[in-house]
Amino acid sequence: MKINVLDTTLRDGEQTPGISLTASEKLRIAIKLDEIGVNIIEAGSAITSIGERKGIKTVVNEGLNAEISSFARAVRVDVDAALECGVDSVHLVVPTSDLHITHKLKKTREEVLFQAIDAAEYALDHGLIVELSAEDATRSDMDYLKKIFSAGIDVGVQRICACDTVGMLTPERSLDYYSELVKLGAPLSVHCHNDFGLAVANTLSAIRAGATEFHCTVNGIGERAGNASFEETVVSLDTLYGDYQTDIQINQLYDTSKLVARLTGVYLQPNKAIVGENAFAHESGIHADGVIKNAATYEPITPELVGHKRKFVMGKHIGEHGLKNRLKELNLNFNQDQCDEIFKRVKSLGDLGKSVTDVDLQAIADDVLEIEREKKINLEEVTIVSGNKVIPTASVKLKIDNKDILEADVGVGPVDAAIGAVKKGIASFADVELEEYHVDAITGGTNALIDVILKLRLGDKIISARSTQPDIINASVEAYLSGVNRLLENEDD
Ligand SMILES: CC(=O)SCCNC(=O)CCNC(=O)[C@H](O)C(C)(C)COP(=O)(O)OP(=O)(O)OC[C@H]1O[C@@H](n2cnc3c(N)ncnc32)[C@H](O)[C@@H]1OP(=O)(O)O
Ligand SMILES: CC(=O)C(=O)O
Repeated sequence: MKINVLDTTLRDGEQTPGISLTASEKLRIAIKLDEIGVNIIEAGSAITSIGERKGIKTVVNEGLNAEISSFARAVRVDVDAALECGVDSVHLVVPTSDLHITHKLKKTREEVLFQAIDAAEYALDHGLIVELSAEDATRSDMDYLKKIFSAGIDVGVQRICACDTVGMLTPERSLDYYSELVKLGAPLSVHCHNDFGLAVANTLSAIRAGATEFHCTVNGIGERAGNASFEETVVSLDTLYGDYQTDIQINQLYDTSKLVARLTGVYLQPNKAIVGENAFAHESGIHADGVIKNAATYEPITPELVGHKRKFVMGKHIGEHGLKNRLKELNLNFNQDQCDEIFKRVKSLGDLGKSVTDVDLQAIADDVLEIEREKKINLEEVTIVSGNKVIPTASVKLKIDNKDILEADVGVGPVDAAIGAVKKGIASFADVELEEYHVDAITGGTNALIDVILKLRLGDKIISARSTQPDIINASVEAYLSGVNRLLENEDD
């Protein structure tokens, strides 16, 4: 059965406290959602602000394949704002629980019914597709809910949607609940929130009950605990349930997730299903061994299916098979004694409570294998000017293949400026991207040791590196350069 996807990253996702997307950021996300096959993009809530309307209009003017929708309350002024933006449809939302009707709207059921149908007819008369949506539907009286939906269907709304606004369903209740609404005979959508961590499970149950469209957000962002996650729902339908098809290009899900994380500033916990950094990462020896022999032992889907990558991580839990595999990936030749020594040292580092970066492993291996490496780039000097009245500025002197290189840059802060200056210094031969940057103060107080761990990319090679020093600038530059030097060594191999 064909299932349509309404992505509400740009509306409910943007309601995540602290997120506010500019028009160009909304457009970038909308283009990606369109490219990967989303059927309906809820681009925002037009009544919200001038900037919001600008964002929605920018998305509308792009002429995407997807239907572009705006959220609207059941009031004409919201429909007018949506019309001003030129959207194809409105997600017309009417609260249906007595709790919302009495305490929030301060109206009667009959008044809300009248208001909903008036707004629906108004939108339909102005040429909009209407998805009539019941807010707090799952805490509403079923007879009343059906009455509103039936009245909407009678005046011609194209779709109905029942929202589990505060995530009160269970998968079992969801099955029964949506089965009841399917009987109304109109295309039915499901919109689930994740207050109990059940949004995806409840969405899947609703689809099993006969809902033909689901609402979701990329990375599951949204109000409070968020919405049903786009990637988890789509991949579950594809892999766990055989009978449902979406138009989504699944191999673009990881890229889409990264884009949304970057533009919203809401980064994922590493163990997030499907798109988290650890979704296909293995440290434990037993798992790494299994995966090397046959990846299906510990991976339910391949990382490639969703455009992700497998990685083996070094640390306290490694086993010999995983270590040997990683050393071979680094093109290192070793005998059993040397492998045992590297193994011992990695475990000791892990026992000190440390994660072991790629650069740490290479440094241990070089020491054990007595490999002398000449660093291509050496830091001679770094100077920072920063304060409350100056633009943070950095100059660096690098020795690259015995030639002195001087560069300077400005940044949003001193670390940004220093890394910018180093990047400029190496730009002619290495286009290195800083993929991740984490900083921790190891001890309390302003004299704490600063631990910088970062991840760098050169082409399709990714490396993690760290430096621990009292000074955040020196730690950042040293970690950056140690990673770059290692990436360049591997280039030469
Ligand atoms: C479950 C959801 O996600 S609902 C979507 C939530 N999204 C948003 O709130 C979008 C951003 N919101 C905004 O920009 C503003 O709240 C606006 C522009 C919508 C309204 O702002 P204001 O006029 O200042 O009202 P305020 O937000 O304080 O209160 C909401 C009003 O809308 C009414 N209302 C709420 N939902 C609905 C609805 N679905 N249909 C009709 N009226 C509604 C409330 O009863 C209240 O009306 P009142 O002023 O007569 O008491
Ligand atoms: C409409 C909506 O976002 C909700 O009820 O959760």
